[in-house]
Amino acid sequence: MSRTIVVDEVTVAYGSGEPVLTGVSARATPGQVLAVTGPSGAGKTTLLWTMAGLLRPSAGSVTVDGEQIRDRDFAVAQQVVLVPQDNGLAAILTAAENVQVALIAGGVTPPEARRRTAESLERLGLSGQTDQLVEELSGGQQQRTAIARGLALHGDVLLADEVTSELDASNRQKVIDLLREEAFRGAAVVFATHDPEAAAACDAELHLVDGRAEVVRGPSPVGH
Ligand SMILES: Nc1ncnc2c1ncn2[C@@H]1O[C@H](COP(=O)(O)OP(=O)(O)OP(=O)(O)O)[C@@H](O)[C@H]1O
Repeated sequence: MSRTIVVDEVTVAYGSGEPVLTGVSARATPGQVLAVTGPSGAGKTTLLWTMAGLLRPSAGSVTVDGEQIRDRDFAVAQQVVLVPQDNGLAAILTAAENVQVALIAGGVTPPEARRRTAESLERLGLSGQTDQLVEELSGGQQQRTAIARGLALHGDVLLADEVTSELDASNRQKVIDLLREEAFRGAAVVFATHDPEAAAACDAELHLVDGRAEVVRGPSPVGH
C-alpha cells in the first residue's frame, strides 16, 4: 500500500517558546523523494519529527491519506518510519539485533525479521558488521545501521533526517540510491539534507529558512 503525507500550514513551538516552524506546508507522494533543505537551525528536524507524530503542531495539520496524525503510535500504524539524525540505536546491542528488535516490535515474525535484517544490512554494505556491537562501529557504520533498520521496516512513508552526514562520497551515493529505490517501491520519501547536490537529485525540494518555507521546487505542497 502507498500513502501520501501532507503538511498543511503547520506551526510548531517547543513548550511555550516562539514557533520554530511557521505556516509550513509540504506534500510527499508515493514514488517521490522530497528534499528538505535549509541552514542549521532552520527547522528540518522539527518538521520531520512533526511528520512522524513526535511533535504536535499548535496550528495546521499533518495527514496521511487524509487521516490526521495525532501521535507517534498513530503514525507508526500508518507505516510512517523515521530514521533520526542521531541514529537512535541501542549501543549495547549488535547491528543485527537493533534491526531485528525494531521489526519484531512492529509485528514481524522472527524468521522473517532475521531474513529482512540480513538483506537490509547487506544492502548497506554491512554484512561484515552484523554481529558487532553498535558501540564498536564507526560513526558512518552506525549511521548505515540506522538506515538499514529504517529500510527493513518497509514503511509507506520514510522520513530520513540527515542520514548521509557521516558518510564518505561512495556510501553517500549508495544511500541516496537506496532512498530512490524506496520511492520506486512505492514509499513517499522525505530526506532532510545539507547537501545541495543530493537535494538537486530529488524530485522536489522544500527549503526552510528560520522555520518558514522560502523556496519550493516541485509540486504544489498541498495541492491548492
Ligand atoms: N528540544 C528543543 N527545545 C527547544 N528548542 C529546540 C529543540 N529542538 C530544536 N529546537 C530549536 O528549534 C529550531 C529548529 O531546530 P531543528 O533541529 O529543527 O533545525 P535543523 O534545521 O534540523 O538544524 P540542523 O541542520 O542543525 O540539524 C532551532 O532554533 C533549535 O534551537
